[in-house]
Amino acid sequence: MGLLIEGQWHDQWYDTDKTGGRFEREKARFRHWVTPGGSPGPSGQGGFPAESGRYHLYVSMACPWAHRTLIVRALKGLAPHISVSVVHPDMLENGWEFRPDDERYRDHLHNHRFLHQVYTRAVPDYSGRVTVPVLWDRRRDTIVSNESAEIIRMFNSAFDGLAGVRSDLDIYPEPLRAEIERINQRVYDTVNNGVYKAGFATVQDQYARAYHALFETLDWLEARLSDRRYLVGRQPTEADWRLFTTLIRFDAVYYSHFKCNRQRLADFPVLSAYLRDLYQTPGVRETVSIGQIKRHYYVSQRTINPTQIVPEGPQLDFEAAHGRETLV
Ligand SMILES: N[C@@H](CCC(=O)N[C@@H](CS)C(=O)NCC(=O)O)C(=O)O
Repeated sequence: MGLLIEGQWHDQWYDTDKTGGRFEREKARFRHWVTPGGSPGPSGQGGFPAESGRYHLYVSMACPWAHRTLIVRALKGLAPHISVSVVHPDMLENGWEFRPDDERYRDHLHNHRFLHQVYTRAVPDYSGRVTVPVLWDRRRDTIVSNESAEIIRMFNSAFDGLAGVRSDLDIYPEPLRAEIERINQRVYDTVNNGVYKAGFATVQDQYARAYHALFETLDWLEARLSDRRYLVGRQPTEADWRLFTTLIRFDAVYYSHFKCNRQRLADFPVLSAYLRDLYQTPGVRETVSIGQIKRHYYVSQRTINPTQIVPEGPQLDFEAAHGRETLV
C-alpha cells in the first residue's frame, strides 16, 4: 500500500490525520476519453479513437470500481475488442502487483512486476495513488483513464460501431440521465464510498456517521426496489451496476471487515433478491470472484485485520431464484 511521488514508490497507508479521522478518496488523474472518431471527450485531450485491439484494461477482481468496467465490457460485447490483465489480490508494500509466472495475474502487455510501473511508463514523474481500473492505449503507450465512472460511459457508447458490439444496449439513456445522476450521487457517497468511509475511519464518530448514512440509504433502496425491478426505468442502467458491485461484496467483506453490521444484505429481502437478479444477468456472474474479493480485503488491509486471516464464511447463494421477473 503506498503511492508514487515524482515517479518513486513510497510505502504508506492512507493518512487520515489531516482529515480528522475521515477517509477521503483521491480524485483520478487520467481523464481522457475514447470517442468514436478520436475527438476530445468531456475532459482531457482527444486522439483516442475507438479501435478494436487498441485498448487494454487493468483490473483487480477484488475492486468494486474496476468491477464496474468488467461488467459493462461483458454486457456490451466488448471482450473481443478490449483485452484485460488482472492484478494479484494481495496489495501490500508495493501496491498492486502482477505475478509474471502466473497466467491469471500477468501483465500481458509489458510483463511488468508492479502496477506502479504502468503509471510511470505513462508519466515518468507521476505523483499520486496507483489505482485500478486503468484503461491503457497500446498505440500511444499511455493511460487514457483511471476513472471507472468515465470508463463505463466510454464503454457504453464509444465502441458501438465495432463488429458484434451491442449498440442496442444503452445503460445511460438520454431521457433518464438526470435521475441516474441523482441516484449515483447518493449511492456513491453513502454506499460505494460509504462502506470505505466506515471501514477506514480512525475516529469513532466518523465511523458512526458513515454507518448510519449507509443503512439509511439501504433502507431507502429496499423501499424503492419493492415495486420496481431496477432503480431507474425498465432496464438495468449504470445506476444498478454501480450499486451492484458494492452489494455483492457486502456480506463477505463490508459487514464484518468494515463493521457495516446493522444487518447483512441477506436480511434485506428486496435488496438481496435484486442482487441475485442482477447477478444472474447473462455475462455478469463471470465477473464475480468472491475468493479474490475476500483475499484482497482481509490480507491487504493489515491496519484493520493484522492477522490477515481470511474468514471461511459466509455461505452465499447468488444462484437462488429471485422472483422479480414480474416487476416492471
Ligand atoms: N476513482 C477511482 C477509484 C479507484 C480505486 O480507489 N481503486 C482502489 C481499489 S478498490 C485502488 O486501486 N486503491 C489503491 C490505492 O488507493 O492506493 C475509480 O473509480 O476508478
